[in-house]
Amino acid sequence: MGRRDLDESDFRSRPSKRGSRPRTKQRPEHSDAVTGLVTGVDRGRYTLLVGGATGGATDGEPADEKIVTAMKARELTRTRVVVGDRVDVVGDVSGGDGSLARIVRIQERTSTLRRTADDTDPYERIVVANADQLVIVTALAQPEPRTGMIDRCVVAAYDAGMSVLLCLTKADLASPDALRELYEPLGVEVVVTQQAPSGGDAAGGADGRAAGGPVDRAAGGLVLAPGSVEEVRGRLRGLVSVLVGHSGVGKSTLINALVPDAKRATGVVNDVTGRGRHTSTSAVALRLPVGGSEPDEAFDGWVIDTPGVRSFGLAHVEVAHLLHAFEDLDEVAQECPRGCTHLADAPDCALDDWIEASPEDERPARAARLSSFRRLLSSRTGSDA
Ligand SMILES: Nc1nc2c(ncn2[C@@H]2O[C@H](COP(=O)(O)OP(=O)(O)OP(=O)(O)O)[C@@H](O)[C@H]2O)c(=O)[nH]1
Ligand SMILES: [Zn+2]
Repeated sequence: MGRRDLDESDFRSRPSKRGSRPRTKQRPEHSDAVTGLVTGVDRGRYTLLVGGATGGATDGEPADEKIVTAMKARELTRTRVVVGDRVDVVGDVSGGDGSLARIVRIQERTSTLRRTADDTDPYERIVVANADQLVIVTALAQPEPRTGMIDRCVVAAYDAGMSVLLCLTKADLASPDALRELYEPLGVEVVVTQQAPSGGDAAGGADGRAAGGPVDRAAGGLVLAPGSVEEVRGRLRGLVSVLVGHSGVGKSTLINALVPDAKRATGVVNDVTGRGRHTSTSAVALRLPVGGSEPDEAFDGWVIDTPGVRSFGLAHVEVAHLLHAFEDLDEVAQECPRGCTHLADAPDCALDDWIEASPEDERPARAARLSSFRRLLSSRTGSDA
């Protein structure tokens, strides 16, 4: 599994903001194939959206779109198909009761988010395909934030050519300032969410609903401040975003606020066939409704939840490749001795000279960036615990 499934070159480039639609290389024998987007995977059954512009569109649900259940064709037995993949399907693509289509080909991927084998999973895996952005959901308290975990997520995202949004939750309990200082120097965007000021009361109140807005009640009954949810929605607009986070950080609360009607918006659960129901461990793609509108009216992006992903094994990440995500550092590091680790104890690392040579007013920013970068580098080999 893993790397040999695809061309190494195809995840090196940073995808465009809107994501380019890959060309389909159809086999002649499957000239009748249609394109589907994988939104869910469950024990060998794949939930696809087929028809309309599902090949890549993020704006609006086409009228002729269907939810199709499919399995892999025999020639793909050893190939991993993941959420976010665009696939060619043949056979019964009616989406009707009991229908089952066949995936005959995976289209070229614009990005592949991977994890190396670790304690919780013995295989290197592609987690999600074709995503633009990794959203790391971290609570500011309860549970305490763990920078090691965040660092590893950042490395995995940059290695995949994805951008990073750090979503700091529970800002009603603690300040986000310290974490901002650690991650903004890395080019990580930071967004903060919190419980609505009257949240505690609303949850226990007579009807407990967020008044009138698109912000629905979360599973746990907690209402997030609508402004903070809309800020997150703004950062997800037009993009395919993967959300990761440890248990208890408020990821479900956030997703429920962003996608109040997840089932209807995505058809992840096919009520007719009962197929495609996602387990608690596999990723699932949810369409992001445009804020302030009815869920059915318009969509603007995808939110991919990854309930099973609690950590990223990073043994597959190469330093040289990770450096590409930091253009300025990458350029400086060209001057390093051969085999330089670029870590703080590396002899003659050019990155140290870069700090020494910096103008006085730029020095603190450079130093912050370098020390954050070195922290990322060490997280590659460090343990997640
Ligand atoms: N104070 C506060 N509590 C929050 C906030 N967001 C979520 N919570 C609470 O944190 C707890 C965990 O939230 P969940 O949304 O279930 O967390 P999760 O990350 O989905 O965790 P799992 O369901 O275990 O994967 C719940 O009791 C929420 O009510 C917040 O902004 N502020
Ligand atoms: Zn170096």
